[in-house]
Amino acid sequence: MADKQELLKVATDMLDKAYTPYSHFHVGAAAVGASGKIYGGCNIENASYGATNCAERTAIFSGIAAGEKHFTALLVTGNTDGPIAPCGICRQVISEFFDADAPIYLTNQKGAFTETTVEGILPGAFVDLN
Ligand SMILES: O=c1ccn([C@H]2C[C@H](O)[C@@H](CO)O2)c(=O)[nH]1
Ligand SMILES: [Zn+2]
Repeated sequence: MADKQELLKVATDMLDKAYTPYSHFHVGAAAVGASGKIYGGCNIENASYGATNCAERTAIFSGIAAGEKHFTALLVTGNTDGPIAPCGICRQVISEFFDADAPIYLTNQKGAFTETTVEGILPGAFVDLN
């Protein structure tokens, strides 16, 4: 299992890669695949704002594209006052690929470091019934 400080470093390094000409708000994420590999992600904005991809989804989708089917931990960071709060779309995507009790670390660049779970960030998440 990847060490939390290593996840924070991967996510923090992603802050420089964020493409944010509209919000200028950089976000970084690190997702640990079932293989143990760590996937970094940054937010990628678009002139059509709704097409923006958040850092969390970039990390998760990079892992899926690399062959992961599942993830065991996620860390998110940004230049927020308190721990960063993932958006609703990301909470739903996270619930698709992590177990309900998987650790989700919400951090910032000033030392805030909170640990929650998928169930904590999206209680009663919708799951496909098929
Ligand atoms: O947890 C979050 C919150 C926001 N953003 C991005 C989306 C957009 O690019 C910018 C402002 O919302 O921050 C993320 O990537 N992750
Ligand atoms: Zn999001």
